[in-house]
Amino acid sequence: MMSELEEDSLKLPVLDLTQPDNIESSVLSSLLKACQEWGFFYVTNHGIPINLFTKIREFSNHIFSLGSDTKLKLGPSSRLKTYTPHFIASPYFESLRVSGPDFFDSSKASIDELFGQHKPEFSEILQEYGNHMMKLSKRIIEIILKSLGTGYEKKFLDSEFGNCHGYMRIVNYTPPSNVKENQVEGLGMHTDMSCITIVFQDELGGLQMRSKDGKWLNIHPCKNSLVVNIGDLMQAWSNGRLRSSEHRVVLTRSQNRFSLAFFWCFEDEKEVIAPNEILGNGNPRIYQPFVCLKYIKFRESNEVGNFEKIGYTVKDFAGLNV
Ligand SMILES: O=C(O)CCC(=O)C(=O)O
Ligand SMILES: [Fe+2]
Repeated sequence: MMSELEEDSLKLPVLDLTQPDNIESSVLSSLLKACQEWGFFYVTNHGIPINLFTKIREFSNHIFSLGSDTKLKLGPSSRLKTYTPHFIASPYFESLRVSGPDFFDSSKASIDELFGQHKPEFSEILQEYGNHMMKLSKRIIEIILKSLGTGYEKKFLDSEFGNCHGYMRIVNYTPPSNVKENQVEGLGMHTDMSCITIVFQDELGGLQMRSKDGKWLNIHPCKNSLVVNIGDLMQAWSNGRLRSSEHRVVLTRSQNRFSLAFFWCFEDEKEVIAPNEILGNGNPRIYQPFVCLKYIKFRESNEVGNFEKIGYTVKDFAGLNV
């Protein structure tokens, strides 16, 4: 079953995972269309317990309300480097990164450093969320592969995506108090370095994607649904058939905004190259094959490219002029 949410000209499909093994072909084709045109869609009945979001949000309030000296123990010049302070991505953005596959250990290291003591209840929640996200990412990629061609999920899911890993970013946006008169960017325009990204945004909304003709369109919060977007790695792997869209976050109210983004990525050493079947007969390659880590380094080597003004995407890195 697939419904569509309409907004100006933006019609994003909602992928219902009630029966993930039995997806109708009309659903696959509207999903594929959305991935080609917008690079965004929603997923619902994804099986993630709602109370996990609530608990992670509590955790987020807890850590981000700590003093900045404490948070900077995890900052860019610390050993762990899991905290991104204000003024890197934007003046209103700060985040904490938790990496898989051992989300428990990764979060424990940060929490121990912040609080000087164990808080296993938080690490357990983050581990549970990470496990859910790893499974969900794989299911979604399986369905996207199916939409690209009959049997492609059998052919490519394990062989190409079998070693994917994931990490999450817990984000706290704190807009200035005059935001109402003057809408501000909480996170500037960028594309994601992932295969796919799965985002929970709170009820305030503010996520926007850029259409092919350059218009900013709202990705509304949609109850019980998560937002999925195609990242640069998938755009390159599909030879541009799937779109990694530019997006950003705008803050329109003087309220904190919470989001939780999960990035599912190829392993560092993977060579990203579109298989011949994906390329299709007679189509030129529009990306040079590249090693995943080299692209990540390219983005990270540039403070701006990391959070990414446009001009620092996979097109600039590996695009071929054809
Ligand atoms: O905060 C959001 O809603 C999206 C964040 C995002 O695009 C990102 O972290 O890459
Ligand atoms: Fe993003």
